[in-house]
Amino acid sequence: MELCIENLTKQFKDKRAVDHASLTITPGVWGLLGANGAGKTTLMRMAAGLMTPTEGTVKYDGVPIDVLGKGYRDIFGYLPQEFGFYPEFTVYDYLDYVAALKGLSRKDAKGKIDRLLETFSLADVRRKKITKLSGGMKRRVGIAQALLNDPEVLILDEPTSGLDPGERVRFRNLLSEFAADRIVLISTHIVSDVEYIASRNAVMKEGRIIAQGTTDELLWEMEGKVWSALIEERDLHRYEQKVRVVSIRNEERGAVSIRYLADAPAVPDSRPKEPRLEDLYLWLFPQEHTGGKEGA
Ligand SMILES: Nc1ncnc2c1ncn2[C@@H]1O[C@H](COP(=O)(O)OP(=O)(O)OP(=O)(O)O)[C@@H](O)[C@H]1O
Repeated sequence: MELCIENLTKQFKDKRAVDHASLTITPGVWGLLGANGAGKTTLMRMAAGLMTPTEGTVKYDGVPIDVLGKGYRDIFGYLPQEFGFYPEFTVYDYLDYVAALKGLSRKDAKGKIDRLLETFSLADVRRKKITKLSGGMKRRVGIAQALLNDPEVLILDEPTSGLDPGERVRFRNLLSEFAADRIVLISTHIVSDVEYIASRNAVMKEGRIIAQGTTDELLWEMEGKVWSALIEERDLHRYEQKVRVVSIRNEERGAVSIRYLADAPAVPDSRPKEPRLEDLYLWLFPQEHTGGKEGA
């Protein structure tokens, strides 16, 4: 089982959203990381067969997906980033409708919907109109509809946005189980989600895949670049000009402990830290860097 993205390019008038991207996606969860506008959604839409590439092909087990046609649609599930619901549908009716579109028999649909409602803690709201649900619940309905046909290839664009921490953990566990013998590609801005779920990752920047590998392989690149140090709060601004501070924690007596990224220690008494995927992300996408007040 293999989804092969070969030299994929999408040109929108004067904007090249995806630029000769190649990636071979094998069973397991793959995280697709990248800043806003990196081209993730465009790549995913082409991989889902919903957008025609300007150049390049997507092949499933060696066969181009446009040749597979309906055969491909039958084995994939897709959760778009902007998920449009039919406002008048209840949760159950909506899932029933999608099941019919996906060609499930009524009997199979009922069993499957009941199981998914349980899995995503939606059983209590099955008769509620989707418009009346919270953002996190809507997201869960979106994920449930993508799973209705038990897809071999599951493509999820920002599935965890709007989920609370408990939902996020349940979702991760479910996905890890589900992905044992399937292909799952997820894009997310929540780097820690990818770190926990994904067995492999691909990083996109300006339409290109600039790195790929297991989390450990990617983190190799950050070895020797992540440091922590204790500084006086009044020196913080000065250091922020010098190094990329990724988190700050207030300590006692006007001291702050900082975690920062640099090729070599740049603050006295710095200690090396174990790199995390978020460090790599902030290294590759410095414009995303917030210097958030979290554990240093
Ligand atoms: N239909 C379109 N017409 C013109 N430009 C587009 C179109 N769709 C996307 N783009 C541009 O292509 C680039 C990549 O967009 P895309 O939505 O794929 O990025 P993304 O990585 O998914 O970003 P985000 O995380 O913000 O969703 C952006 O600069 C976007 O403005």
